[in-house]
Amino acid sequence: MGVTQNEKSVTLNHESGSSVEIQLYGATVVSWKQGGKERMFVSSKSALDGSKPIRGGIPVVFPIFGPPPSSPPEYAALKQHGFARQQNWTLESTVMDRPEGVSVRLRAPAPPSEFGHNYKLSYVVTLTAHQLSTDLHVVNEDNKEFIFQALLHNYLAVPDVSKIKITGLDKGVQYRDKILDGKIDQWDGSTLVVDRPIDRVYQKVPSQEIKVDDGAGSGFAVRFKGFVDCTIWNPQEETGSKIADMEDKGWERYVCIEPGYVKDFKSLAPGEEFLAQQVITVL
Ligand SMILES: O=P(O)(O)OC[C@H]1O[C@H](O)[C@H](O)[C@@H](O)[C@@H]1O
Repeated sequence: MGVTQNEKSVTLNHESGSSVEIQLYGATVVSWKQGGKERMFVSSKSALDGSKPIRGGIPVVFPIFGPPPSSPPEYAALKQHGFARQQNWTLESTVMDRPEGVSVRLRAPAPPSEFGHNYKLSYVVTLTAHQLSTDLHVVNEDNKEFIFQALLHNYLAVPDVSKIKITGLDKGVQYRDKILDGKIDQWDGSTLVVDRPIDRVYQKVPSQEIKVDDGAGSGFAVRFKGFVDCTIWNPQEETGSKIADMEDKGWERYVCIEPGYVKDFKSLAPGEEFLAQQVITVL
């Protein structure tokens, strides 16, 4: 049991044998071991020296998702997925260290001054025997409105992505298909399989729980609250082989199930708070 820290990362160990490692760079979860297995995919080609976002684990996407919008100007100037995944976070406190769970709170540094907004961003990571929960907490500390998008970019490890089955996407939910130039379509409620490159934002998903059957007797349930949308991404060879820091055939060994607030921007009045949570359970 317990929490240990070195200059680059924080590790949580639970008495069940499960553990989680969080790099302070981006507050990126880079390992979750449960039941003797690694449950997160991290590309062996990923930079882990703070020079580039980590290709795998759970990057924290904030304050924008995807390419920058055309306005307002301070958002238009941002890089894809915003800057939180490239900031050096700090361990603020151990929230709990008990048989019920081990939990820490991390805090993002102040935003770049040219961004021109003042907020507090913290992240609570909690480990239990079968679950990993991560909560994002935003407080607008400015005297003006603050808008943002946020998403937890889970790279869930699976033995063979061509065998997985994804359920929980309700019939009638609208989704934006980025592979088809952002075409909006309506989901038919069926089981989703990865038989082609998939990059879709399912919008306002009522079930708030996506399940992945890994086709090998295990899988995940990703439950979320506060987050309303869910992106599902797997590039397959077509796009995956063009990603410089993706290991060869890496796309066969993960699926990204990404709860987020990304269709719209969330708006916070001065002093207002936003809390969004995900709980990933190994099935
Ligand atoms: O390469 P990155 O900036 O980490 O983005 C990786 C992926 O993130 C999300 O899943 C997006 O929907 C994809 O369009 C994007 O390719």
